[in-house]
Amino acid sequence: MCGIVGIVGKSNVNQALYDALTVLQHRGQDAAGIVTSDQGRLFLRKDNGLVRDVFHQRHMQRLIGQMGIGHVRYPTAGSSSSAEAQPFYVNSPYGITLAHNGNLTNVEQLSREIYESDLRHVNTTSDSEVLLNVFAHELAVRNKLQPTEEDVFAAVSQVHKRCRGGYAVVAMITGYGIVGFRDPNAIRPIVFGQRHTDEGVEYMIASESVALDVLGFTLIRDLAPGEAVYITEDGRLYTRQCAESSQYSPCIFEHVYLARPDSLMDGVSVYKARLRMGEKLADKIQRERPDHGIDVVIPIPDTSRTSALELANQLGVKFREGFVKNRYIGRTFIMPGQAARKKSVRQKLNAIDLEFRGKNVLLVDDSIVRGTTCKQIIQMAREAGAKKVFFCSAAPAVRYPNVYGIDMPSAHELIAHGRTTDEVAELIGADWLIYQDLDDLKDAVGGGKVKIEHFDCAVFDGEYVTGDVNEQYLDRIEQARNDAAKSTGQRVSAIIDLHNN
Ligand SMILES: O=P(O)(O)OC[C@H]1O[C@H](OP(=O)(O)OP(=O)(O)O)[C@H](O)[C@@H]1O
Ligand SMILES: NC(=O)CC[C@H](N)C(=O)O
Ligand SMILES: [Mg+2]
Repeated sequence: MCGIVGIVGKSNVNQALYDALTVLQHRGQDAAGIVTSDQGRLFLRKDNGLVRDVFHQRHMQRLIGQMGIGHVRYPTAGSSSSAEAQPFYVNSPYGITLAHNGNLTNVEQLSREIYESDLRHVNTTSDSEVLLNVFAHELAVRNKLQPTEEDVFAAVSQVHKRCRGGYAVVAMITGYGIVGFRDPNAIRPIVFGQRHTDEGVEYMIASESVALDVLGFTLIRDLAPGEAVYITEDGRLYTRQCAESSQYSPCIFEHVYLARPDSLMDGVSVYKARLRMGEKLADKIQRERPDHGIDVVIPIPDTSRTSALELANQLGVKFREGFVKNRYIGRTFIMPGQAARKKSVRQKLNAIDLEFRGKNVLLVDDSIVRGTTCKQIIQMAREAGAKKVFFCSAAPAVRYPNVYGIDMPSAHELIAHGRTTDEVAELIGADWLIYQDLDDLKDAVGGGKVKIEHFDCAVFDGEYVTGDVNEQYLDRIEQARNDAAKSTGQRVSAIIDLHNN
């Protein structure tokens, strides 16, 4: 779940891209990049680090041009080398740069095809560079000196035929325009919007609507599954359905954890979806533990706040902020490596003893994945003097790996994999534990004003919407990407790219 953005503006877009990336920072903390285009030339800056660390004044001054794209990265394929920061670049045809959120599931086959049939070289282990080369090849075979929207859409259609997995993409064709497209299952999110200026209309494509809001753009809509939007450098906008068949199956985990609550995703307010998660969870507590004896409901900041608040309201129990979050520590779940994640929980959260002393507390989190957070938090609650510590998760048990752009490649690293709820409760040290039911989660997200029938819920039910993920594939990515493999096997890929200092 990286963050992507593309802007076709009427004046330099560097600052707007930077600002949009800071708003999307919660989607990726490992690397950031921006590329702009001015009179047929490209200007790039990308590196490992947070947005504020990657771009200094000298970089910003060099990023000139009225259109550009940007990326914040949370690696889910390849390595975390700075060579795999995005956007990626190929010089032919036209000079194309691309930023990708998601993960391809047939990258090995594509890599072979790219070299053996398309005669293209890929220099990193990133699936996004492969995706860029597929798109570039399909545009090149149109053999046009000046590509039209028809050529761009035809190339996207071919990408849909060749690529499997989850992908929301922005790509810039130097001198021509920016295209955004979404995989035929709409697994990863992407929206577009516009802003009126004295010089004319400007367009933005972004992972989440919150980036549009903050920069004064109004949301036009989400891209449909398989759809593409193409905005020419001079500001003409075209959209086209590029997939032969498509099914709306957005990733439900976006609503649980990944997205910001102030985003509208596929027409659904993430905030409202989280409130409904809290409501449903309260109903389940009342059903299963009618004599719960809870004195106080305490959220684990940040993401669970919204659902915990509504849960407390619905239960009629006091809601208290028992943990204070250090605002200078980022999200722990998306940090690379278990050691960093574990250390950060303690640095990030501290208990206010008086909210715990002598009380039966219900701790609420949005999800339990590896169990890193809840284990430590429960211990902190006990050290602060809690009588009993109950635990609730606004999402069901995470039991299966994610292969579409969330870095959960290894089932064995998931605390609930192969365990019952009671076993997990014991392992994390809770007096009891309640998980949300999957049907309730689906209803919380897809049962509001805007109805969504189908979701990618693979991490909860093991059903992979692209239909190409089997045991063998899961075994392979587990071997390649478990925490131990990542810490020993980092291949350093050299950067062959645009000037980047
Ligand atoms: O079981 P785990 O493997 O610990 O993962 C789940 C936890 O990680 C996330 O928090 P994170 O600190 O990333 O971000 P937040 O501040 O947005 O809640 C999530 O909100 C849970 O608290
Ligand atoms: N989280 C993502 O969307 C990652 C994009 C891409 N697969 C990468 O690893 O860079
Ligand atoms: Mg959290």
